[in-house]
Amino acid sequence: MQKVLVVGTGLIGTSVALALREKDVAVYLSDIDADSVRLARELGAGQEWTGQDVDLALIAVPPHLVGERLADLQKQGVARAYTDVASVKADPIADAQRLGCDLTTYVPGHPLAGRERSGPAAARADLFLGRPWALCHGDETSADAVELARDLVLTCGAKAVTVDADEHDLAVALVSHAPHVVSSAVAASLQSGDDVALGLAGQGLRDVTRIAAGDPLLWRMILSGNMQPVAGVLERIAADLAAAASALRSGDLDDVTDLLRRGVDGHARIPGKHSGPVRDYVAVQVVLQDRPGELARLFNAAGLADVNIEDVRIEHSTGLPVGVAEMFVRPQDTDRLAEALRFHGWHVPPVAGR
Ligand SMILES: NC(=O)c1ccc[n+]([C@@H]2O[C@H](COP(=O)([O-])OP(=O)(O)OC[C@H]3O[C@@H](n4cnc5c(N)ncnc54)[C@H](O)[C@@H]3O)[C@@H](O)[C@H]2O)c1
Ligand SMILES: O=C(O)C(=O)C[C@]1(C(=O)O)C=C[C@@H](O)C=C1
Repeated sequence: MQKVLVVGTGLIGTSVALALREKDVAVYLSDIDADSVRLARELGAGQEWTGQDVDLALIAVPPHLVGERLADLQKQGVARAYTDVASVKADPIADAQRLGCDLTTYVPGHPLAGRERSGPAAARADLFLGRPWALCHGDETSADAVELARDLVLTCGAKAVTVDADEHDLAVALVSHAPHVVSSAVAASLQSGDDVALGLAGQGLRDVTRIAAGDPLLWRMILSGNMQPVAGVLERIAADLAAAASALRSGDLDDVTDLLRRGVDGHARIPGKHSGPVRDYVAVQVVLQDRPGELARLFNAAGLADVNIEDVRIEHSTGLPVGVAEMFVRPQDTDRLAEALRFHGWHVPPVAGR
């Protein structure tokens, strides 16, 4: 795989492009939105596509547009093989069949990695590291096409998982789509919260609602391609919640305790928590005073220590005079950064896992 075309340079397309560029694959970029291509190009994700032939074309557009993009690209004979990243799989495959696409060169795909933000500015080269990436090809798919798609997945640092398309859609209803709706329901309940309540929000609420910030229009398109399976999971969750509410009303806490215990068991079944980090970077935490110039001072100290900050996250509870900045750096830079920051007077807790 030497040349790849990315169609749709949003969050996922640009993240794939950046990961491929890190491995010196030639990447061509295309999108109906010229600004999106320009930004992706400026981020170093590749060059604008002007009709070059490629080994593999990756279609990273909303699910209901995958079929028509595939038909169009195949008509132009752009690539040896084609894959996509849509969050549902049965519908795009059915669309491809209906539009008369050549299924021998199409490998339907779905990386189980993403963010609650859209567009190329949110893209990250390390988004797919250690993540599962579903490939849902049928018997008709050629070995060459499958090999190219697997090569793409491995080059992005992800793990290819071959799964039937219907089985995939049932699975992601449980592990991705219903959880998204539940997160939205929790976040929606905050609309009626007053400032006192929201001022007391801690990390737990942020963990449960992070994905609720995702683009509602994209999620509408995802859910519309997986309605019955998602409805089934939501009905089971709703029954648990209704039982918990009535147990709380009656003061009999056994049902609630049972739900909490089943929650601990279910949480323990999520793989990956114990199998090492999925990101390359280590987080160095610093307690920050909430005052002007503090972040500039912090970044300056990192710069003086010759440490590149790959990413940064700032957590602070409203109304409190301190916050925590988490700086993500390469593992080999961790000790140097922590030492430099302590030298400049910051409190730096021991770095996790070191
Ligand atoms: N967001 C996630 O966390 C996530 C994770 C895995 C897979 N996906 C899937 O990836 C796909 C893209 O999602 P995203 O989050 O990158 O969205 P995004 O909105 O960031 O990017 C989509 C891009 O597609 C472009 N586009 C739309 N119609 C087009 C067309 N006809 N031709 C060319 N480009 C077109 C848009 O201009 C936009 O730049 C979706 O199918 C989604 O289901 C998303
Ligand atoms: O982590 C996130 O922000 C995501 O939304 C990622 C997530 C997921 O549910 O895991 C969401 C939808 C995609 O189809 C794949 C991955």
